[in-house]
Amino acid sequence: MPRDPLIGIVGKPSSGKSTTLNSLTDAGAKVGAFPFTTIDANKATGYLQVDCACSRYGKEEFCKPNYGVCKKGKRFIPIMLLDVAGLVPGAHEGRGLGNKFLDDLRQADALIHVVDVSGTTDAEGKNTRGYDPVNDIEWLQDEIRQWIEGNLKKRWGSIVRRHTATKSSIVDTLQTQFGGYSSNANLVARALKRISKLPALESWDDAMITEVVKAFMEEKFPTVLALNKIDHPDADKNISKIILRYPHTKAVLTSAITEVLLRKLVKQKFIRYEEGTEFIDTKEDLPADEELRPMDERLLEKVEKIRDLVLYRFGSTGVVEVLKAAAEVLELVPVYTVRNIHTFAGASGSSVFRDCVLVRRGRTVESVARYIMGDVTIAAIEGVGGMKVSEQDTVDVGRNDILSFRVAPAGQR
Ligand SMILES: Nc1nc2c(ncn2[C@@H]2O[C@H](COP(=O)(O)OP(=O)(O)OP(=O)(O)O)[C@@H](O)[C@H]2O)c(=O)[nH]1
Repeated sequence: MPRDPLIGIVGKPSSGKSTTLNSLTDAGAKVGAFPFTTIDANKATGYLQVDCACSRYGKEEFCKPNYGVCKKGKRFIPIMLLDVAGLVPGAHEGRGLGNKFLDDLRQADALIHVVDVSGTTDAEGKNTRGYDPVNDIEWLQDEIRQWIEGNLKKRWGSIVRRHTATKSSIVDTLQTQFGGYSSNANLVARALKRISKLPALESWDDAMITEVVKAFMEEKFPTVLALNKIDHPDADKNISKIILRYPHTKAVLTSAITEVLLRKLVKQKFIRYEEGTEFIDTKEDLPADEELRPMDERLLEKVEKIRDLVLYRFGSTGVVEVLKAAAEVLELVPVYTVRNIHTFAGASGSSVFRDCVLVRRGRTVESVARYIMGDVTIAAIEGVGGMKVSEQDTVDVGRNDILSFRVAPAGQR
């Protein structure tokens, strides 16, 4: 059964993790109850922005999610975020919060690596000038790799003996070792497929183990780079450098501090701002708006600067995009479950598309049902138009993403 996806926010001290997390989890701007059963101190709820199914059917005004919100067809779906603080070079040997950080990381399904592209903080987060942030991408990946590799090598002798004695497959043997990172046999198999001509496990040398661990990391911790502090004058050259160096890694340009400031100004009623866009309106832009308050000269100047330095140059603060990018690397698809497949209403009332879950593209409809309802027997599944959907059909955006399940009465299970 799939579990709730979890996105870890990692990065060196002072790269802007907390600021990014604050801007993603700003519950003040969102309403709606809390969907997750347990939440630890280091977890927070972020909101993933998607085009809601209600906008496909012109039902925006009736859309009332049970969790999160929907504003004019833009839905904010709750998603769990994990704050992974305390990572410094040498963490795998116990430096900083070291192993605590790495243990937290086990549960994450994808990572957002917040990189300070202003070059004003060194590897440990101390103030400096001209630091090359490419280093941060390298050492962070290296720390994770050495941690996993260290755990594996400690037991390598007995792993090989057991593998030979039990005549296990490589996938089974590795899954036994990687189970602690909340992986599964499919994930391990996908990782091993990345390696051409995989030799028998008994003959793996150190270099081969490193290659396997790297392949495992690509599957287990797909990573999005949040190139943060783009508002800083030194950011441009570092951004180009990173993008040239890592052309295949998803990178999003962010100014987390700008997003936090904009949301504060919204709360104080100084501006109207549509999250994820370049648009802000002030009292000067909308004189007829009675709720908006006028700003003094200093604040107006600040808003102008934000427009010029961030919004007009980059199109947005990037914060909404970074979460979308993380959901994309995980191939998450919003699936809506409704009671009435013709009106899309729930059990009571006229509101539509009340329930929505995020699941990986390509999952079967049956596994989605189990994820939502647990171990029940399903009598029938309907898709849009009342079409019968098979349990083995898979979900994707626009395909089997609106479903109605009929559960068999207890006596028929
Ligand atoms: N210029 C600029 N500064 C930023 C931005 N985001 C964060 N900062 C500043 O960077 C400093 C560190 O930000 P934090 O969010 O506390 O960084 P952190 O990674 O959580 O740091 P630790 O708690 O030490 O791990 C603070 O002074 C922030 O105001 C940004 O987008 N632009």
